[in-house]
Amino acid sequence: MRIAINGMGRIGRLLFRRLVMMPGVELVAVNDIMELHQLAYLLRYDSVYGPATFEIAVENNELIAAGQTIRFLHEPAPAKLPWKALQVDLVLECTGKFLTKALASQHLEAGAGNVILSTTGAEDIPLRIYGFNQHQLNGDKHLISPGGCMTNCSTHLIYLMQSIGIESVHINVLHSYTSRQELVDGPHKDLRRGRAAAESIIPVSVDLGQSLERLFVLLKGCIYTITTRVPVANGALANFVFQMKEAVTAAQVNELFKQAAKREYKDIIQYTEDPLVSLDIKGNSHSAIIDGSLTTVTGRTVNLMAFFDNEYGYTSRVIDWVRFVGAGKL
Ligand SMILES: NC(=O)c1ccc[n+]([C@@H]2O[C@H](COP(=O)([O-])OP(=O)(O)OC[C@H]3O[C@@H](n4cnc5c(N)ncnc54)[C@H](O)[C@@H]3O)[C@@H](O)[C@H]2O)c1
Repeated sequence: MRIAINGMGRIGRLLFRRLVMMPGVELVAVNDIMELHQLAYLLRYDSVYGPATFEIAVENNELIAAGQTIRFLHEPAPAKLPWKALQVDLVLECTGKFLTKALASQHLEAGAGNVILSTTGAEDIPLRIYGFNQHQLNGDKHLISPGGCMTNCSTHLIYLMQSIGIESVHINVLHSYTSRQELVDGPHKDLRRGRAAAESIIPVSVDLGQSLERLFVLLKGCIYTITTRVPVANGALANFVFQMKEAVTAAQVNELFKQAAKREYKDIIQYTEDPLVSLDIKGNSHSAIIDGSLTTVTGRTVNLMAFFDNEYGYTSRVIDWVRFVGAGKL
């Protein structure tokens, strides 16, 4: 399968590192508004995951990595990208900029076979969470959103808790800072995102609640979300407070996740009672690592905690999608 990545930031570069090593994948081209020498440097050295395990060279406006030659494009407008000439089967849209159907479809108009975003995107793009509803494809099946990292962490947990009976859920995701915040104080339309990211605990609003309500229509008006950005470069810990229809025990809740992690969700959910901290889950491919030692219950209120690597865990689901498309299932 011939793949191109648009947007070589945190997510795009991690996908690059992983896809060049993946059998059956030909990484044909990458596109970014940064310069090629900057991209080559950022691919070689990564402050979270360390240096690349293979050489990355630049020759004739191309990247040479792990035995593959990858064309570098420097084009801000997706409509002008040469996807037709390069016979691209799948574009991974990782800029975070082209999030409506009209904007993301420009890749299809430029000749790409399929487009997968790296976040939720607008409501006119179907939202499909791997391992939950990836088979429910209708309409625009060549353009899909696989959700964001927080949506992927939350979906399976809510689904499983729904099997016992939920009235409502409050979610607070403690999340590492991202490029959508400032490093030192500066102006930002979301004022708190303009405050020095490594200096404060910073509550920000995100579209997690709306995304989850699209997936769980029966819980509309019953899902409340916030994310709190914390001064680490990677990693997240989601705190779910479920109001259940009936009283449950912590042991009952933990057993539900222990079994799910062993069986149908084994690649997506992990269950542990080890005393983890966020650094311990760096490079973990699961979307949710339930820490059963932190599960507490008071009457009908359940407090559940799940770690995830917002970059590695998330790109693992995008790679599941790459395999899904490669198998001709999209
Ligand atoms: N970082 C995370 O933890 C994470 C996890 C899951 C999903 N996401 C989502 O993935 C998307 C990207 O996030 P990120 O953290 O990698 O961001 P980033 O800022 O690190 O990367 C974005 C990249 O896109 C490039 N870019 C911007 N405009 C462009 C254009 N017109 N054409 C080509 N390239 C362009 C930038 O130069 C940059 O390299 C966002 O929608 C984000 O919400 C991020």
